[in-house]
Amino acid sequence: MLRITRFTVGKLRQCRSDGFYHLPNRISRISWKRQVCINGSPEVLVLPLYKGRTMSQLSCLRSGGLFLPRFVWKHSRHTVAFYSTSTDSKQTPTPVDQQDNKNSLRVPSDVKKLLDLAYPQRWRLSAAVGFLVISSAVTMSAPFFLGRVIDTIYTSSTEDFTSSLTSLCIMLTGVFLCGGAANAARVYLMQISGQQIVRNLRESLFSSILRQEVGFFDKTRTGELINRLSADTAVVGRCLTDNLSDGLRSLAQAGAGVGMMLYVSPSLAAFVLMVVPPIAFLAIIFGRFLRSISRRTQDALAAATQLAEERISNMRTVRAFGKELMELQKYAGKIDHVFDLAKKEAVVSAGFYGVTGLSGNFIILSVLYKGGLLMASEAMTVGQLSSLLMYAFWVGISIAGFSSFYSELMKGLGAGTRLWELMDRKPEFPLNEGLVLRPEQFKGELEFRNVSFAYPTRKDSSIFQNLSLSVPAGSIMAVVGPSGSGKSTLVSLLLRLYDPDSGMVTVDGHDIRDLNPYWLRSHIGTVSQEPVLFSCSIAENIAYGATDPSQVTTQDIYRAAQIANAHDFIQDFPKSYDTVVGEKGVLLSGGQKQRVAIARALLKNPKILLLDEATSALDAENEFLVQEALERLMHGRSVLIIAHRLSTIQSADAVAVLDRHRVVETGSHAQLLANDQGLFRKLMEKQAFLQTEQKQALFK
Ligand SMILES: Nc1ncnc2c1ncn2[C@@H]1O[C@H](COP(=O)(O)OP(=O)(O)OP(=O)(O)O)[C@@H](O)[C@H]1O
Repeated sequence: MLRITRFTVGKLRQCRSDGFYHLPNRISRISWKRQVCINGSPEVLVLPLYKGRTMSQLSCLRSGGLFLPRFVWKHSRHTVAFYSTSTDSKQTPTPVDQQDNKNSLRVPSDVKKLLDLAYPQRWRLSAAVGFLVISSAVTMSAPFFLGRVIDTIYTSSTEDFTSSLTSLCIMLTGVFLCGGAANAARVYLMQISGQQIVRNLRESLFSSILRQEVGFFDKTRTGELINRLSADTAVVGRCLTDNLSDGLRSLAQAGAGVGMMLYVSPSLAAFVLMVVPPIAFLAIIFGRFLRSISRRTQDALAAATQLAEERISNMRTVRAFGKELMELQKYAGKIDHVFDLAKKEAVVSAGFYGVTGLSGNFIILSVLYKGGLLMASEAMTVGQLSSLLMYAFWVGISIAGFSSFYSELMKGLGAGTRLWELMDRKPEFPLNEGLVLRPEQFKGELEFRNVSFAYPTRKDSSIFQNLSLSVPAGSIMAVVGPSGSGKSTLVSLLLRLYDPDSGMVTVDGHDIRDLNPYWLRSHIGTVSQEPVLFSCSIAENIAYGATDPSQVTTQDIYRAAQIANAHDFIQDFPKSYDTVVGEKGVLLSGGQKQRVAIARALLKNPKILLLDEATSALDAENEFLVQEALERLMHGRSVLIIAHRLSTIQSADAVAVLDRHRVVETGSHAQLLANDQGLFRKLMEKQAFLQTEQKQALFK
């Protein structure tokens, strides 16, 4: 056990910020004290995570998930990481879509979660509350002193009137200036802390989304997640920023107002306070309603966002089918639902605000009535009545302010419930835990052993039953089979996007469930049938393949593009490598996208390659260029290629034919072709027949 003092938090903050970081695997022991442990691997030192400092990171670390680099510092040989000792069991593995509406049961824990979010900002918030106390004290002392001024005006003799009035007014001016400054400081500190909380909330939520297994994304709609990330966090943020600040001020002022009223006239204050119980009762009912309607509104908004997001991102299809009007009507239907909920909320809110506003006015009226009677019996001076009237006025305003705080808080809790569900969801697969093979152990031999599998969303429809297939290290295995036979599913299982229901997938004899998925994926390159590029420059898209894109040089990118036969077409673009490719690479042709994707995979330099050959016909030149690039990419690696072209099948070391949930034939191209009754022969004959027909049609 080492004791270190030189790794300060300040130093840790200087760390690089280029994406997620590889977590240490086996943590031997961690202490909350400033001690470190060596976790089996001599390069990794682990520091305890300071309680509270990084609440948002805690949640992602608990499940061994993505490690945000802000808390990782590379120091010559060592990677220093903050890590939590917590073995928190609060994480509920309930899928988001199975959670039901249990608002009323969860209020205390939800409020606690809101407070947990605010915990890292406790010093700023404490300072803000300090300033709040000062500014409220000033505001609330004003009526008292103004009452004194009025009594001075009424009772002072002429000679000392001017000097008393002047000194009182000068003193009050000073007090008001202090109050103004304290108020400004309160607003500033509250706003900054609130925004920091929202920022942390968004980061935590995004981190939680990124950690979920692929099966989760099969079940959960993208629009729903986007809505949570943008709209729900905004609602929770609003509840924690201006609202919290105004709410605390209203609460403090109402409390101080009532206190001062009790001080000036206890009997009158008791009379006025009779209004509180009915308002509190009303507020509880209103709060419950608001929480539930807020949740329903956010759900309805998510459905509308989902529809809009899907249609806008597939605008070409909508346009090609001329469905703009139909889509507009569908969207209008969704937002009508949001509007209906808003109408219900408006009716109930109108009633609540009406009653709280009325009660404020009743307080003033009752002070005037009761105070008038007390003045008539000379039990109260005109100055005291004036003070009480001003306090009553403040209390009235504070009740209105507090009602609005309360309603925003309830809405925030309603939206927050949706966020906690997602943030607490424990992914079914770990992201960064498990065995890492040493370079000399890692050969790249792949094997499917008696694998049975059905997709989690369609458990009753089996894709594989006792499928076995092996790819020797450094060889090329082409997989062919009818459409829907499960060729792409093989790739998904090798990437461990899903786990088999029985049997196992192995790499160098190790079940991939024992291997660290993050490590495994860093050694697998994929080029899919329709590669997806990101909406950034071509250079950035190619660099995305590297483990550390910030370390990639322009020369590395050029070299990868040259090998992938992409350099020439990229240079023909006016902005060359800085050309932005549009959403999903829509501004490039199919063949160009494929070659950029091949360059991206080349930069990764993986041991294992999983390729899904494009089925869409490329023109002869493009096909040649892509084929040539693929051959260069495959050289010296273990390759599983879903083959559609005869040339690929011929050049593979072995071919596997998939059909009826298993591999029905394996062998070299020549061996399989020699089997007259085999499926491979039939598939090839069919393809040859189709190709001959196409050629004949071309020359007619
Ligand atoms: N995420 C998913 N969830 C549920 N079912 C899926 C999923 N992906 C694919 N399937 C189903 O699994 C079966 C196998 O699909 P897969 O894409 O592996 O076939 P394939 O042989 O690659 O087909 P093709 O040659 O047409 O690309 C299909 O019936 C498909 O509908």
